Amino acid sequence: MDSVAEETSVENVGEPVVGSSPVKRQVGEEDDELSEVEPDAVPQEVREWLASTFTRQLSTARKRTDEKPKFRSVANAIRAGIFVERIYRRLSSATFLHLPPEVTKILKRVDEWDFNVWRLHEVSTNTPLRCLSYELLNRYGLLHKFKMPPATLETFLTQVESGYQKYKNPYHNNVHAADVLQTMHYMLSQTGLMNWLNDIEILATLMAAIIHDYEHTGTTNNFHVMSGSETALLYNDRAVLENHHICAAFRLLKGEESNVLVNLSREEYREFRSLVIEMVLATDMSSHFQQIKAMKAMLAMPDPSALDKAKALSLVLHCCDISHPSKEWTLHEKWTKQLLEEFFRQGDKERELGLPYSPLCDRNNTLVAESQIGFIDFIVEPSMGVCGDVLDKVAALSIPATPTISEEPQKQLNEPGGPIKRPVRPSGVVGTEVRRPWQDYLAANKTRWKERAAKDAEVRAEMALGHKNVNGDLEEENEEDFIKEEEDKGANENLEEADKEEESAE
Ligand SMILES: Nc1nc2c(ncn2[C@@H]2O[C@@H]3COP(=O)(O)O[C@H]3[C@H]2O)c(=O)[nH]1
Ligand SMILES: [Mg+2]
Ligand SMILES: [Zn+2]
Repeated sequence: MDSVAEETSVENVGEPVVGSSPVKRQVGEEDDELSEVEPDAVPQEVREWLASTFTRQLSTARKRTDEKPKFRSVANAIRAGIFVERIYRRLSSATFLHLPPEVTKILKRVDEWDFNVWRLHEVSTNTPLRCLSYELLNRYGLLHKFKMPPATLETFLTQVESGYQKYKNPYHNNVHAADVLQTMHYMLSQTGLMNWLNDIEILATLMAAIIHDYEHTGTTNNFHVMSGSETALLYNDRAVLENHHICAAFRLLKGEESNVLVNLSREEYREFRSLVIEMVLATDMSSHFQQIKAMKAMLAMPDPSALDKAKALSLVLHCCDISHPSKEWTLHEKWTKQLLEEFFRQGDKERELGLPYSPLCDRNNTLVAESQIGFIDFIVEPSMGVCGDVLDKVAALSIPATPTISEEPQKQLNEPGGPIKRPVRPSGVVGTEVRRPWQDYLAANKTRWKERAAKDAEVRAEMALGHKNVNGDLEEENEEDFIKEEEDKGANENLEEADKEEESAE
């Protein structure tokens, strides 16, 4: 049987940018982005955190292979998808990983923006990443297409899941990876993005999400650099964590019992590896501003083929990685709590090592609500906006303006457990406009943080005014200061009185 579908190039509209010139960013260029931030719009500490997290000297140079993207005709893909589905259904029951019924029940909502990955974490007895990865690789027909041996798949997914728990991180763990994977699945399946990709590109996109924070140490790149860690030494202080995630994952993929790529051709493996490396390296936050700027420039070009596929997929993964502020409040609030605890544990380490606190890492002096308002305003909202623009552009490229197969946009993309059919018009697209469910949640969450910030400010004011400690007593040393302050104030008032009398006497 030929590949999943006859590769017929409809038209070479996706010509990649050949030999993308090395992008050497001038130092301080993205600092200009920060200069737009009104100095008093955010507290100094939030500004510092923005600067230390999202700006860094960066240069990338990569030669793109001169590949000609082939667009399979949608009709062929649907026919082939149905064909694969029939064969694969028979095969899939033979596979190892049998999902418990309550997991299958939760996964019925995997196509939704509101999917609750914490529920999946609970019902899967802390194997959300393994269950979700298996379900999606199966539903996209990739287990069959790339003949992944079931036992090998089971070993690989089990080892990836445990690698995410190596450092017992509150945030950067297997649940975060599952969250990013499910969000990427939403982008692929509900916006038509998958129609723009061939099977290797879909495999690489899902795998990049699965491994993007593999063996995360629970500390930032800054911490690795400042503390001179072995990993920072190994990667010369550049994208330290991201380089480790990729290297450690590919080392796993080379292992005899965990090499799920064993049946890929040499060319397929090269294409897969190159895309996964580019996508995961692009999750390094220090390349954020440069990435957004470059994508905006690419989107502004009139020629649709200017949209570089690897860069577009990298941006979408980066947005999935910082997407929880654009999810329902209870999910976002929980992620925030987990992340800040992870930052505070780093701060505790910095104090022990005699290092200065990194921004947001001092558990006694961090303005959580304010920092989240800053994160949403300056990072997440702009990023999700550009992500929506990329998806609109891709939808215009790859989804015919009028449905050719069925008038009705497919309601339920796929019955759970069955392979993904390539939808002509996924439910998340109206015309060629991609729905943006994240917008309302971002606005609602920002309002919640502003309310929280106002309350926090009141509490701080009372604490300062009343010089009350946490159990409400006047503190001795404060009492003396307090009395001194009153005396000074009194003295000042007398001085003002005297000045006024002098003026009136003249
Ligand atoms: N301040 C802040 N940073 C976040 C939040 N969510 C994600 N991030 C940062 O964005 C980074 C994205 O890549 P990582 O997941 O490696 O690490 C993440 C955090 O450092 C958030 O809610 N608030
Ligand atoms: Mg990361
Ligand atoms: Zn991440």
